[in-house]
Amino acid sequence: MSFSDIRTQRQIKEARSHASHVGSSPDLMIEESTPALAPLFGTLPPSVEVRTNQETGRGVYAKERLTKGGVIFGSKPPVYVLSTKNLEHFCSSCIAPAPTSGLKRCTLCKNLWYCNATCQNNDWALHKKECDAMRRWAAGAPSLDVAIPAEPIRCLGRVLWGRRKQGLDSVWTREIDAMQSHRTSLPPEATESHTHLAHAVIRYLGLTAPEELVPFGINNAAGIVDLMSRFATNSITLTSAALAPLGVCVSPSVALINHSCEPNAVVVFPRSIKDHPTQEPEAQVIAIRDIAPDEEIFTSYIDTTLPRAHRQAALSTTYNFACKCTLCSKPPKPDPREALACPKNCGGSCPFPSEEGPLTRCVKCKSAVASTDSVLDALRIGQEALQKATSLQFADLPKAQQLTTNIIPILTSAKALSSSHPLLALARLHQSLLLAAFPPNLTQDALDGLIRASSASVTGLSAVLPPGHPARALALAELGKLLAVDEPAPHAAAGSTFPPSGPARLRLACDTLIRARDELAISFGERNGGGEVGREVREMVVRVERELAAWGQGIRNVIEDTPGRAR
Ligand SMILES: C[S@@+](CC[C@H](N)C(=O)[O-])C[C@H]1O[C@@H](n2cnc3c(N)ncnc32)[C@H](O)[C@@H]1O
Repeated sequence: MSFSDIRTQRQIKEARSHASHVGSSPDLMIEESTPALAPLFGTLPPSVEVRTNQETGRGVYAKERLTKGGVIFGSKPPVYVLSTKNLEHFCSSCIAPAPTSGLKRCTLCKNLWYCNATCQNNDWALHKKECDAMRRWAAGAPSLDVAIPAEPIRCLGRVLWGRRKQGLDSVWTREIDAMQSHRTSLPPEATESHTHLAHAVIRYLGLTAPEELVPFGINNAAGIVDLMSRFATNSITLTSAALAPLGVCVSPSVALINHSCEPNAVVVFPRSIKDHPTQEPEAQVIAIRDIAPDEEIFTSYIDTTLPRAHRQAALSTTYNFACKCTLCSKPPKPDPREALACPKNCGGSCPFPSEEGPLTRCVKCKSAVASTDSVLDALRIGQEALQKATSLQFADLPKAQQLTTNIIPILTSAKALSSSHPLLALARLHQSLLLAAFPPNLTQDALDGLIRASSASVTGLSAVLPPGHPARALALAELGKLLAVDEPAPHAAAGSTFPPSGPARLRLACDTLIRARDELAISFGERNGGGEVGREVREMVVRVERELAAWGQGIRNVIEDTPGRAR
């Protein structure tokens, strides 16, 4: 298997910025007869129902047993937009990546691209108004880099045109209006950012004053703040089948689901509707463990590999609530997100020290950590480096890589667990930076380094995420694929070296890919065969098993051909 076979999130992101179709494709003319808007709401199946409780508002509950890996429900979001940097690289209608033959561009605004005229026609009902608005916006833009409005503005534009088109009494509008708003309890910063966004949306729609929003069913200032707050609280990231963020969408049925830091379900876009691409992008809610009747279905709104304080801050800022899930109210002691390995290596771990409580001991053998000051320093420097490297990752890749390369050993020598924060986040970033900077002429050292980085991410993620969590399943798939790459210069077997070489490496690749295949089938749905990535991994398993069989046969042949071999 060659390195070019490896498709990872990072590469997909990179591929987007190097796609060659732009400019080489013919522009699309709009056909006059356009179909009416398709029915937009995914109806909930009889296996679940909406119930309301005082503390969390509406939520979705299982009415019958739902099995792990089962698709609880799926629906095409009524409103979705690509982020600006993805517009040229994905179809704005079905969100498929550009084929090798290229995408075709809207001749009028020249901003949106489609697979073909069918996709363009399917999008026209919403793009028609958007097309005018985008041209008007570009004409008034002070510079080229702001000639296309940011995705929240475009998404809200589509919500408002959709309301008018579907009717203010339609199910479409009523479902959007029923989504949770936090208007009455917004912190001042949120009110300020909502006000800015509202002004931009009004300008984008070609209106001169908020009063002109009345035909869109927004009758006063409270209505505008409600709309912005609903968008902030309920919009979700539109992702690729490999979880690469592509844009933003609003799906009132998915938005009914409440949050837990220990979710029993996930929202993914597995891209499994091969026969009906017009139904893509489909958001699917998938059970990642068995769910009993009457149990509430929870997804996670945030990265649950983060420690409690970070999760609580993110949930409070964006979603306006304090999470009381089991992980938040009764965290494990110690939490692997915030722990060091035992100083005596007994196999136990110690909670991170803090400024207020610098003394920490191994929970198993009670050995005390001696130099807690240096641990606190390492954690502080690690957090700063993570922020800096994250912000530099696209603008200055070598600098970002230098930061992760220097900081990870400091945290490891402070004995931070691979699942702890910020080490796990740095390891994941480091892996993606290495991949982005991969030399065209693959060396054994570079490949082995990347495999070690990928393995560190898998170890960390496996300690904090349950089997079948999409982030964990995708990390396993990446590791398996890297292990399956042909070695440029295999080294002689040397006991405990990682990664191994030769057949041992291939065997490890096979085992890892099989684990990935099984976990992907949970996270991206069994009936979807684990989605696009699952399909790719299944094909790889077959190829690696074939290669392993060929190795075995080769060895048998050598043995049989050896002169003097005992019969
Ligand atoms: C996407 S909506 C979920 C559906 C919402 N409960 C409703 O009634 O429409 C997100 C909002 O639901 C509430 N919520 C979600 N999960 C919660 C939780 N675990 N605890 C308390 N409130 C929660 C918060 O108000 C949050 O801003």
